[in-house]
Amino acid sequence: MVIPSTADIMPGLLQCVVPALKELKAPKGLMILGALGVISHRFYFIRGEHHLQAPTYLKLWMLVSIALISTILVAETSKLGSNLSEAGLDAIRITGLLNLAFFGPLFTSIVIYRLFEHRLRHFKGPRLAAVSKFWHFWRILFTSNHEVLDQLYHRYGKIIRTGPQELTIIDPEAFDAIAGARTTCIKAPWYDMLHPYVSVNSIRTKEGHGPRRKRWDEALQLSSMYVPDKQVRIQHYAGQLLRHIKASGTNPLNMTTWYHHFSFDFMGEMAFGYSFGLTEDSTASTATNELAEVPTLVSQVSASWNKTMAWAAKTCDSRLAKFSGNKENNIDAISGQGDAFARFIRQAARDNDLKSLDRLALYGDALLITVAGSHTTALTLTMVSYELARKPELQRKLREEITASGAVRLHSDGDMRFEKLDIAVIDKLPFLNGCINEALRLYPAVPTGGIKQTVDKAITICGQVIPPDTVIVAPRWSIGRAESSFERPNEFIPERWTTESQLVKDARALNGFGIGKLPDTTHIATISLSLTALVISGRHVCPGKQLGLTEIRIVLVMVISNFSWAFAADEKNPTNVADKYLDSYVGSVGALNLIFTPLS
Ligand code: HEM
Repeated sequence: MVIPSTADIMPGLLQCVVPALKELKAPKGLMILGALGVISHRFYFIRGEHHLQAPTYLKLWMLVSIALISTILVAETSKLGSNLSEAGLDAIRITGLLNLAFFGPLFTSIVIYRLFEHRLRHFKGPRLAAVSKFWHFWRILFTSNHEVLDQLYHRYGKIIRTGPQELTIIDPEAFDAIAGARTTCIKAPWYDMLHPYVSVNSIRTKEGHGPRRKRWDEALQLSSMYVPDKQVRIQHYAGQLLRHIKASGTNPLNMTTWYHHFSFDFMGEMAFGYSFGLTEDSTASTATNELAEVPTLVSQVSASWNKTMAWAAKTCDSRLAKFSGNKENNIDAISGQGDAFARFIRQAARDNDLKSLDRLALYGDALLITVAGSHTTALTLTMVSYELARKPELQRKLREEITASGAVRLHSDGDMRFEKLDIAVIDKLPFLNGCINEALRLYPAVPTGGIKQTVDKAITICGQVIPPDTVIVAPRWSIGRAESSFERPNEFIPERWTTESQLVKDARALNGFGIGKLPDTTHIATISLSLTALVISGRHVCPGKQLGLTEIRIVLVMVISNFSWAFAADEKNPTNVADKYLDSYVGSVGALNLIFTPLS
């Protein structure tokens, strides 16, 4: 059989394509293209989700456009006496015209639908936000998302249309409605941000999330009865932190960084079986630890997304290789290790659960556990320390509470070692818990994230019917600072959770860990304890709540039992840490430079 060459095919092809193109660019052809644009919107794009296909659509569009330009170019240049640059311009002009004919009506149809026909059209909000999410994207290029949403709240009220299909609801009722144990909502497309990675947190369906979450709950061993086992290790890393603080003498120490060092080291050991060596003595050989760059990376996740994802993959591979004892990264060979990753993998392998062992999912979980388990704790520690630096009288009050409780006894030789650290008592210190609650309220670790959506059923929030298939954002930042929930909402007042309960109007607005069983709002004085005792019931509630709180409590108690702290006398910008708070799913903050004075 003789295969025809391109030169043989071309004339025939041109004979078909050229008349077709002529027809298309005639008024009738342009109208047909326009109608196709509208039809593609009304019957295809309007249904289901398309965000994951966006790169494919873009590639397809580029391919078709390039094919059009090339065909026209070939057709024009094959005419006798034609000029190449004129032919090129012609090709671009015709391709542009055809694009306009198709996309113009398509986008017009989208705009008309979203503004005048959409089920959310009656909700208030910026008009451009109703037309496209690009409006939001544009705004957060210049202002952090938590501030954008807060400004909208003060302008439009508590229910705002912030996207074509999205409502932002600034009311504590929203937490339970979208994430409580009985919610019908599922996770919104926002959770696909890790794509192509998945993590237990990013799985959007109840059926997909449940089994993996159960596996992780078992592997992390974080139910409260296991937490005491981890105290010794928390104390170990907190002890290393104290040594660095002591060594800093009269020099300021950036506690944003040091709290991250502490929490990453502890989390590294817990999740992967080895610490990152960040709090080790500077003389120790930590420089060789290639994973030690993690705090800088992860605290700027949004700025270095690809690098962070690559780091997660490397950490996961390194974990698998380290203990499998062979270069092939053989999952089956991983055994006998006491860290969460080893337990997870071993159990999944035993159950022959290949889905759980998918490498992209393990990479996603490596990132999740590292960020969720460390950054959150470090952020809360940083912000409690910041607020206590602003109000030294609160440091004294906290120290007095700890001393009076008898939960802590230091070695009499003046060293920073502890003879006693009674965590069961520390857990229940009201003022300590009040300080932590206030940091979680004012500087939530997840300020706006945790976005959910209604499914095929409408739900009611604040007396408003929220239609099916609506994305719902319930930003902790604004809800925790709303005047409808707290008196003097922007002030750090730990006593509102202890003796000054009149400063709390609606305790449901404190929701640092995702929704659990709601605290009993009629017994405000016990709320700081309720946070500790909260029964985990929401599907998406943080599994590390108890562990995170224990870390924060132990570190705070150990630091405050040994030092008082203040901003450096020449600190030009003491509010820097809070001013630089940035919403990048987890919140990140600026440097907190503190000077520590040992207690006599
Ligand atoms: C102060 C400390 C902490 C805070 C404020 C915090 C907060 C949160 C919040 C708000 C969520 C829900 C996110 C969402 O809705 O998508 C979450 C999820 C999660 N947290 Fe924490 N967290 C803390 C500590 C920890 C620790 C120590 C771990 C240790 C393993 C941890 C592991 C996780 C995991 C795995 C998830 C995802 C759960 C799921 O989607 O099923 N967190 N955390």
